[in-house]
Amino acid sequence: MSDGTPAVIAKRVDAGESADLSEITDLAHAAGYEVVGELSQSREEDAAFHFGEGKVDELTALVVDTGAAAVIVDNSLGPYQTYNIGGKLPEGVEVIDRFTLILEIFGQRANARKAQLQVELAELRYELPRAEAKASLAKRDERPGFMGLGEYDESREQDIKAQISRIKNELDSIADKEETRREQRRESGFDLVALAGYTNAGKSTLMRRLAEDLEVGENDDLHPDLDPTAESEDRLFTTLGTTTRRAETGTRDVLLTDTVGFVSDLPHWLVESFKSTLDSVYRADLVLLVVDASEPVEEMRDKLVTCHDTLYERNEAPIVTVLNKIDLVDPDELERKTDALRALAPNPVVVSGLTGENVSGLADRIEDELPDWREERLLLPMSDDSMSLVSWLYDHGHVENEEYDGENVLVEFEARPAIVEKARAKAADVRTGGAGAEAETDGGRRN
Ligand SMILES: Nc1nc2c(ncn2[C@@H]2O[C@H](COP(=O)(O)OP(=O)(O)OP(=O)(O)O)[C@@H](O)[C@H]2O)c(=O)[nH]1
Ligand SMILES: [Mg+2]
Repeated sequence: MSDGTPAVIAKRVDAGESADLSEITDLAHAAGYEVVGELSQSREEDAAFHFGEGKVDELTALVVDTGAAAVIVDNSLGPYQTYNIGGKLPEGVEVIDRFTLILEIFGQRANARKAQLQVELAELRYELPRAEAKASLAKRDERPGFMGLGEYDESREQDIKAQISRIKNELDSIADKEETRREQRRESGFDLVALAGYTNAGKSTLMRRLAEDLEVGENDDLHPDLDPTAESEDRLFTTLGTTTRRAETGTRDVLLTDTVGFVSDLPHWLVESFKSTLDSVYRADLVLLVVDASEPVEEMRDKLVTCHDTLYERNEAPIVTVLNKIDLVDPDELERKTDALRALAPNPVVVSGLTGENVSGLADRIEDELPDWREERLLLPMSDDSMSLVSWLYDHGHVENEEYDGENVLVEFEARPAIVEKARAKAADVRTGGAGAEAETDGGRRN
């Protein structure tokens, strides 16, 4: 992006390492900045300035030279470090660290109420220790007007804490509603499949491709909350909220959810703020972990590790790794990469969301990996109640056979175990409701 706010990017890595500025450059573009200069330093962290003080002088000169309005630091800065660096820069030049930058992007993309609350929560969690630092400075009366935020207000910390708990409550109640909705969807016979992965891996592109190949949208009116669009763009964090679409993989009805991308080095409180968004991944029946296979293998490895770390704590679903963008990789190279990553990504599916190559293979794999349905047969008396149970079975599972002999109907179907249990209970009700009617159940045993 050009014509954005001019910014200088800066990064410190430990002594002996070399700084890679590519991701922070992409993040800066995503937030609408134009990068007009860059600087890096390999040394241990300085308590006062984060960088060495001489490096900050160099940074100041670069800012003056380029007319930058902001300095974006690809590290986590403490409140005092932010203040000290800011003190050296020309008046009005903003100091932004990696997390404030990511929050800025999220803030710009947050349209839905939930996303807005999540961003607000993360901002408050970021601000809290800074307000505390400001309070302790003000008490010592050392630096009036610390960080240009005006006079210290006794109640600010309490205020932040109260807001944090109010927002958490609201987010919790949204999360409860979403959990209820997931359960309703499961009860209607849907399998929930989530697309997860590093930002820009191609999740949204695959979502559209799978949905298209799998004839989405026939029954949109059943689920009015389904969103028809999932944007793709070569930009980090294109997707912020979650988007769910319907797909069919043969016998199974799948609801695919596209979600926010992962990024490395996020502090715990930031991930925590987005936890209900990630719940659609953690609570899925299957997770497709999308990886950009066109990147160097070391980068793929780092990003996979970040994804596994993010998933590790709470994920309950089996994971299938999907190596995407194979249109950009020649077959030998792809084989080498697959071999090198075998420990982290066993038995991956290789696809191109862009060209559609092997998307049908991915659909087959989804069908294979979803938790098994059970086969069941019910013998029901001919009655209105039985007929409505049969149509319920069509809605919630896959009916394979239906036979009538005048008095009874034999229905053979497959469904998730919870649905089979419900069907048995309903059959029992039909039996007690009808005169001496019998409901035969014989589990998965069939001849
Ligand atoms: N060459 C190639 N490009 C792809 C492929 N899949 C996606 N892309 C491109 O990669 C970029 C990112 O794709 P998205 O689908 O937006 O990625 P995402 O994972 O949803 O990204 P975020 O929502 O930002 O986390 C876009 O420019 C896509 O056109 C692919 O198979 N091949
Ligand atoms: Mg996306």
